[in-house]
Amino acid sequence: MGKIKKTKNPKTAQNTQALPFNTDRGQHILKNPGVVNAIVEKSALKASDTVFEVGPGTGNLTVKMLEAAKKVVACEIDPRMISELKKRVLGTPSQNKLEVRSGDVMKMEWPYFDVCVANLPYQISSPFVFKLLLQRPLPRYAVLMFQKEFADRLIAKPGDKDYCRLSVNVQLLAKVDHLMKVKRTEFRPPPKVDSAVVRIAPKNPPPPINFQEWEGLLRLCFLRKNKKLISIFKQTNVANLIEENYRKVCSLKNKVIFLKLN
Ligand SMILES: C[S@@+](CC[C@H](N)C(=O)[O-])C[C@H]1O[C@@H](n2cnc3c(N)ncnc32)[C@H](O)[C@@H]1O
Repeated sequence: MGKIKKTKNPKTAQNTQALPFNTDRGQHILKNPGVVNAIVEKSALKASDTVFEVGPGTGNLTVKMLEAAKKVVACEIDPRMISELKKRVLGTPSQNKLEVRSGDVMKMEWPYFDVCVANLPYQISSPFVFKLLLQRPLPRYAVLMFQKEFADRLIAKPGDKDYCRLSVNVQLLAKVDHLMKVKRTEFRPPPKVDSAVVRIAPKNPPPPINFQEWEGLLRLCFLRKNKKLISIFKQTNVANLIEENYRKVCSLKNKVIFLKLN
């Protein structure tokens, strides 16, 4: 884990003073420029990259990414934040590299992008990750800040206490790596929990499965804890479905047969 530098003169925190934040919209703004810099550094952006940022807020991450990338498309739900962000880049060399989209990221059509970087509003974490992984064309990767507990579930391995359907599904479609922890005190206002930054790199090409069918099978598998797959299938009444799904499991045996159900 990289060490986060603390700065006495938190320039990127300036814009966090003025606005009353709406925590129902997950408005917890990063106030430590050391954390902002570490996230941008770990995003390893190329000068040719188009970055999709969700929830730029007052633009703490945005202005740094604009220095590193070809373009940032920033999607923000709160018009007050959009106006702060626009003010912040107005007249700077980055102004023409920023495109702002106003609205709910879960309801809009996404732009083309190479990399997604976001300090996400935590309430959309799970649907956002699946929308990202089912997006075409696939991005190279995403660097995302989540509530720490959610990040723990994303990276959990079989046998870990946090291993769950989310871990299996996301790791089926992507390689997931933990990048850094971020304490709640690094935000204004501080959330109730700590956070973690995770890198999600979609497998490209994606595994050749129908994701909805797969998800149905997985629900079945996680119905009963600490049971072997075969005993779960035997105990279930939908024999035909199970037989069919069991064949699918066998065909994906390296991915699923060693699942520890917990
Ligand atoms: C955790 S703050 C991150 C702010 C800034 N990027 C930072 O790191 O300091 C989340 C931001 O997402 C915005 N937001 C919340 N829900 C959203 C949604 N559904 N679509 C787009 N933006 C959203 C909030 O208004 C807020 O600006």
